[in-house]
Amino acid sequence: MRTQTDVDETAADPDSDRAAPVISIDGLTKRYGDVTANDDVTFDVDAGEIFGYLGPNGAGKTTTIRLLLGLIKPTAGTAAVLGADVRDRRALTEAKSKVGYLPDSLGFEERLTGRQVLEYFARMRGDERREELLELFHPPLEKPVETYSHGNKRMLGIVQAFMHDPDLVILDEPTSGLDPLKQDRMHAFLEDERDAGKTIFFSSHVLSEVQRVCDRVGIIRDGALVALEDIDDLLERGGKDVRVHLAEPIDEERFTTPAMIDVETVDRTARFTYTGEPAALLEHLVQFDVDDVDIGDPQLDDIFKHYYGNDASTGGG
Ligand SMILES: Nc1ncnc2c1ncn2[C@@H]1O[C@H](COP(=O)(O)OP(=O)(O)OP(=O)(O)O)[C@@H](O)[C@H]1O
Repeated sequence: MRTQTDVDETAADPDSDRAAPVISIDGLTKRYGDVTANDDVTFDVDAGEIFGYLGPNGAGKTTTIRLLLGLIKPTAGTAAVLGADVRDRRALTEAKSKVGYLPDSLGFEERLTGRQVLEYFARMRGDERREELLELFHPPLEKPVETYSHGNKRMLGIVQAFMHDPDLVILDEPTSGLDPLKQDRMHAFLEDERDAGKTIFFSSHVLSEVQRVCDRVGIIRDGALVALEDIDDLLERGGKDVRVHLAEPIDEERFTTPAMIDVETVDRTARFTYTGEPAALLEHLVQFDVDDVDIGDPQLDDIFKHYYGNDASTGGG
């Protein structure tokens, strides 16, 4: 069971000099012919945070990850991972011994059993946390990987990514294919790792999981970073999710104010995102015969729609 109090002290200590970012991305650009898969992307990921890299399919998330790991070369700009410039092959190779990576599709030789796959990675990088991880995530180790479900492949990949106890773990859509129970276990595990001082960079198109588990989020659209914020700030700026039930049918023209966006009314009920001051909303509502009001935090999905408009093709989890 994790608690809020056992946060890593080196990451939280205000007296220590600000630690160098674990990932530093500077003007990173990757073009494939006419497609700009990453377009002048710049941001840092700090030690001890869970950073969510969010965007719909094709936005450019995997491209950034592959650039960070030196699997492809930038067209322009650069990035550093644990201090190693991704263009410096030798430095990056050394840094990568402290990096775990869960790719979007696993490049395992599928005829091998799960155990043989883990043995292979153990010989390359070590496996001091293997048993501990297998208590949490249990792929059927004796079976060939080609017989695995998508979820079992993910679990094998997660064990592989963490078993050498890396400082930074880069996860490409880590929970896709996991059932809800295993997703929960994965989220709790990531939070524990963060609290123990690990840095987690994880890409997702599932807004609800980013909202639940990440400290900060970068939102990428068509290769460009369109937002970079603390989750809490993003939710706060997103206004409030409000439902109002009146005793009478709603006259939308009279009811709606400029601070209400995405207003939907059905008979006596209105739902909208409120971007103004709560006191002003209450003052406005006293003009009506109100049966019930429900004011809550907005879903990241709703905020996301403001970035993506009607093209938002992402799922809510
Ligand atoms: N090797 C490649 N050659 C040509 N185009 C590519 C290549 N790799 C990626 N792209 C294009 O770059 C863009 C970004 O792709 P990328 O895989 O980075 O997106 P993504 O956000 O990770 O999406 P997904 O979740 O679907 O993997 C897409 O338009 C994709 O078609």
